Amino acid sequence: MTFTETNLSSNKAYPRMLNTNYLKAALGEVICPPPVWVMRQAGRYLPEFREVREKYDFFKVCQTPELACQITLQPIDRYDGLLDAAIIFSDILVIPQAMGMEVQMLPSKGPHFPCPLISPEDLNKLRMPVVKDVLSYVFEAITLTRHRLNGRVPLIGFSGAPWTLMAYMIEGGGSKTFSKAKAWLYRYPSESKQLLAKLSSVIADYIVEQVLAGAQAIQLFDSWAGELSPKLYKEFGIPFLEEIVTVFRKKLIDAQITERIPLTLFCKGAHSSLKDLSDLDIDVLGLDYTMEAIEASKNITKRICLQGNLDPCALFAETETLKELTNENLKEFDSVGLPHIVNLGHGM
Ligand SMILES: Cc1c2[nH]c(c1CCC(=O)O)Cc1[nH]c(c(CCC(=O)O)c1C)Cc1[nH]c(c(CCC(=O)O)c1C)Cc1[nH]c(c(CCC(=O)O)c1C)C2
Repeated sequence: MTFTETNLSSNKAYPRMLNTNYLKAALGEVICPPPVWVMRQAGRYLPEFREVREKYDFFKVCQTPELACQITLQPIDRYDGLLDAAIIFSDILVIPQAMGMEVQMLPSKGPHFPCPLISPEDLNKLRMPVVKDVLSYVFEAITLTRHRLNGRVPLIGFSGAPWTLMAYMIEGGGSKTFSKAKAWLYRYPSESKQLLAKLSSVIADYIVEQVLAGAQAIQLFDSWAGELSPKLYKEFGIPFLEEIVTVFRKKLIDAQITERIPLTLFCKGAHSSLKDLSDLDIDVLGLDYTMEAIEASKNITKRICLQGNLDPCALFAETETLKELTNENLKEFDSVGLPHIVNLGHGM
């Protein structure tokens, strides 16, 4: 389905969209200059973010719609007119929390699960939440933010992908090797699939509810895709992404959402899987900073939008160098001829 102004503004309850460049590119139009947003654009590099975080715990912010909305708007206000999309402030780890796991955000250490999953018996402790109720704070934050954006830019919702969430739930936090989570895939393949299937079902409901709450696009983050061999990712990554995408599309139709909601997959390090990922019913493929647009375009099987992929560490370069690197990046994507959304190749 082609994108028109009318189908986006058909929901009379929300302000009229003033900038639809992100949505147009995501749905297949080459936009010149291409739209821009930045993964982790609301985060610690912003003094106004750190000010809020001094007063409140990380998950308290996620759980308070007024604060989550305020932080989502910070980069949009600061870089007025320069960003073409907002992403709702939250975290991928709200899903393990919703399934009953405790998650803390430790200062300068990152996420920590006091009781990670150790053996398959621990799966019995996980609950299948009524997503609409348990994660209602996210949906409220989305609706509030959609109104407060006042049509300036579209609002992106997001979720972690099943493998990446499974990795955190077993490792108990960040990891260099992911050896505990990968050990599950080799030792307990069928229980691993049970866990991945449970996660997929919760994630599908979660992203549908985000759209019903006002999110205009969705991105799935599979940040640790590249930790798996291509064979493991084919078995434990892609089928669950496929399941999520299929259920997402079906549930939106059932909910009478007739406009195409752009879906982005950002599967960091999944070089060998770009073909399989592009086969899914998605609109945008996020490229990380180790991928090349030209190479990626040779692998994909249909015309989709590419997003990315400047190295976040390039931001440490002198301004002139950064300008050159950005121009090179734009030229490379331009030469491919596919729609492009400018972004970093991982979070800021
Ligand atoms: C700003 C922030 C977030 N999460 C964390 C922080 C820093 C925490 C702080 O203030 O102390 C902790 C926070 N949460 C997580 C981490 C990574 C931990 C690790 O090293 O494994 C940290 C430091 C887990 C997480 N969380 C997220 C991912 C996927 C993207 C990626 O790969 O970077 C991952 C892996 C997604 C995420 N996380 C966040 C967003 C919000 C919006 C935006 O992008 O502006 C998003 C989309 C917000």
